[in-house]
Amino acid sequence: MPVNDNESTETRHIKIFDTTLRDGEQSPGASMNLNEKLEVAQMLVELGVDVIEAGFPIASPGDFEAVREIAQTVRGATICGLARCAEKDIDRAWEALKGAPQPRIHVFLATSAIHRQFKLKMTTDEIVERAIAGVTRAANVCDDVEFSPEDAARTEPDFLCRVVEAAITAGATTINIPDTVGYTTPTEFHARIKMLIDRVPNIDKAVISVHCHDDLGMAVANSLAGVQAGAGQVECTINGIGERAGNCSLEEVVMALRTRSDFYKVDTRINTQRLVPASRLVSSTTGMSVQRNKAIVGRNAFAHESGIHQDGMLKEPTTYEIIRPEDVGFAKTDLVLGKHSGRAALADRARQLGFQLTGEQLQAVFERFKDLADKKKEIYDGDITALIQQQISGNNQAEWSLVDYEVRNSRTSTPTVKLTLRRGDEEHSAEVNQGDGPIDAAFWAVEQITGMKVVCKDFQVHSATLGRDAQGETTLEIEYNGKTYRGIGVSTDTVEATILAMLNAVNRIAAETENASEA
Ligand SMILES: CC(=O)SCCNC(=O)CCNC(=O)[C@H](O)C(C)(C)COP(=O)(O)OP(=O)(O)OC[C@H]1O[C@@H](n2cnc3c(N)ncnc32)[C@H](O)[C@@H]1OP(=O)(O)O
Ligand SMILES: CC(C)C(=O)C(=O)O
Ligand SMILES: [Mg+2]
Repeated sequence: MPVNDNESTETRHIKIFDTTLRDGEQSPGASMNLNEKLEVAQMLVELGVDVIEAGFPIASPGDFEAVREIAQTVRGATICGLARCAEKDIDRAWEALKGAPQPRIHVFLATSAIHRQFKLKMTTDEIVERAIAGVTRAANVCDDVEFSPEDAARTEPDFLCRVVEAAITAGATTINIPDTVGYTTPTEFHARIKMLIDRVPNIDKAVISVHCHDDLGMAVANSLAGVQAGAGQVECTINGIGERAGNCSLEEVVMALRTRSDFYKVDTRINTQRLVPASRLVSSTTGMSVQRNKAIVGRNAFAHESGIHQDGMLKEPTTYEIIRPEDVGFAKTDLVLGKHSGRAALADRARQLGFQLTGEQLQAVFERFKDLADKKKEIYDGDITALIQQQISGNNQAEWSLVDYEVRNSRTSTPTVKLTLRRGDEEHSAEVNQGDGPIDAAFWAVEQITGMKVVCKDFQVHSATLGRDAQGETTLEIEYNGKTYRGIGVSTDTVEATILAMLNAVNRIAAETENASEA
């Protein structure tokens, strides 16, 4: 690999294509509801991404609705929908996207020998024909068409050049080169992008994009190698979430390009001060926590523990910091609000944390904030994030809500939970005397009232902040009728947090059942 292909002194612009809402959502357990997707999409606009891949419209009515709603309401970025090389997929994607000021249809078809032989059962000629047909159909309705030869990194070079040339001739304006299974290496991927630039005669009619997965931990390095070779778009996700080991992490690739702009000589439109809020929003929305030592956005990313480092930092921060924490959005202080704060301060803090609340949401969060302020002296970012997250994850439209509960428990007796829930105007109560502890008993009580028998697949309680009076944040995954649902609940009492998390998940099931019966 040459030291740097870009001998020009001009700065090239790299488009950031965010696929948190599509490939990111393919992370097991990371499904988001409509409100959550809208919230993330708004944040992505604020962050300054060029393209938002909002979903895969044919996949489900929920995916279709999310892409449609984002296309109708979110402004300031290209809105993209994914489609297989199939007429019904492309038509459905367009149905969801039309009306957006800058729509993009993203058509994909696998090209590698393994995928051709075992998955698609198609010959090379059939693949080329199908790619041309798909891109042509998309280009007939939409000016902006992206084509991805899936598993391009493992596709025979001659065949890859042939498919790419055909797709551009058919009307593709972006050619995305995916390393679908995270198999390539930086040197190899650089050579592959360079090969396409050198060999495909009409390549200058399209923007080359890279889409790298992290199976060998090289997604960011491979994407950077692609940029170095001439790619003009990087596909990535917040916190690197995505199928299996995930995708190229947006915050890492953006900060690498920016911090080493002396080397890459490129820029992006990203407002880097929104990176930490975006990371927190996606983490709390998907329930996928960020490891402490994660580059750029992890809690320890700018923590200096050892004496020699601290000494250096005190003398001159650049001795040990290549990025200023405030440049990626770490707040200087974590202590924020108290019982005398008003709505304006809360809304402002919410915005800094990455949430754009509607008036109704702000009011609901404010009421819970005041309740919390009566219980807790100091309210931290973690508390506010937890309250907001619970609000936007659907509890505002809850079918079931908590009225009251009472717990009796001791080391020697079976726990008892008396629970009252509200559904519409009616209250429903149950008293159970079973389970391994009060949390288990609370599960039984919710099941008894709602009539939903679920299997708990994952259950975690985190402290939202520090201190004895910290709120407990319960996140859980339950299985119902073969599908997994996520729930989040927050309270200074972990039994209450568990009941709220359970109701959050139950309400997702109820909303989905309602949507399915309406469709
Ligand atoms: C690399 C990626 O990330 S690709 C995106 C992956 N994302 C997802 O799959 C999430 C959403 N997917 C879904 O909801 C479903 O798979 C659906 C709705 C798209 C399709 O569901 P089903 O019709 O039941 O098909 P199923 O998922 O079992 O199999 C996929 C079919 O699509 C075909 N296919 C796969 N990719 C493509 C493509 N790019 N173009 C055309 N056909 C394709 C497969 O060969 C298979 O066809 P077959 O049933 O004739 O063998
Ligand atoms: C749909 C394509 C671009 C994809 O996600 C992949 O190949 O990883
Ligand atoms: Mg992918």
